[in-house]
Amino acid sequence: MIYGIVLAGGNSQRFGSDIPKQFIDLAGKPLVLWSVSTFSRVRDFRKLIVVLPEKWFEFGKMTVLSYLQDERLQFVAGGSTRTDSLVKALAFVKEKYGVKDEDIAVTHDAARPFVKSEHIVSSIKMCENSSAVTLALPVIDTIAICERDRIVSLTDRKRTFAVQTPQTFKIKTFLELFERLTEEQRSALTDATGVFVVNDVPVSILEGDPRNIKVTTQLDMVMAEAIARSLSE
Ligand SMILES: C[C@](O)(CO)[C@H](O)COP(=O)(O)O
Repeated sequence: MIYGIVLAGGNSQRFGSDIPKQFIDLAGKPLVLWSVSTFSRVRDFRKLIVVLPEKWFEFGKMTVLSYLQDERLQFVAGGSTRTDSLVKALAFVKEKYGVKDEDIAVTHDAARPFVKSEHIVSSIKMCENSSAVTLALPVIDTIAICERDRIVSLTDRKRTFAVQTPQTFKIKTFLELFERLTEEQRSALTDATGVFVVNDVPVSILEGDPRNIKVTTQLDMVMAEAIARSLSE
């Protein structure tokens, strides 16, 4: 079985709005609806789980349901971090449907509105022969590792990638590997692939898309509006 999980549980601290950014309008519909609608076009999913902030749970649920009718939709209240929210969604799947070795989750940031259904489908295909798959793009800037405002080293740009979502993986493997992590390792995670990397389990890369931006700041929303306009031209 394949489950789609859209992570919309953040509280938009870096965006700095009263209402979480996933509910703010982007070119005619709330930001969260862009990715949830794309996931909804993929028929491979048994269920489509949207993780919402606990404080905005009813509002978020009504927002999604007022734009989209899909009998596969399920809603889960998120935790205080991205990792907590992801683990809560996977625990929900395990408890409600059970998890077999081959079951797959396709996880995605609601903050990335321009995910393509082709990427979702390709990542599912790749994951049949891999424990985990992520979209990623080679970086175009030079990336520095810094300590106390000083550069201590530079990464090898030819081997440095910017990681995007969807991130697709075998649910059972993720949960087993997550169990092995220390609290410190868990709190350092910023994405799902970290669970595999820390445990030395290879993660396959699927070439990402420069338009698959993450709306984190107000400026990103301006860029997202421009991308949305270019897509409708
Ligand atoms: C998963 C991610 O999109 C990969 O680049 C990113 O780490 C998410 O970060 P956020 O802090 O949850 O926006």
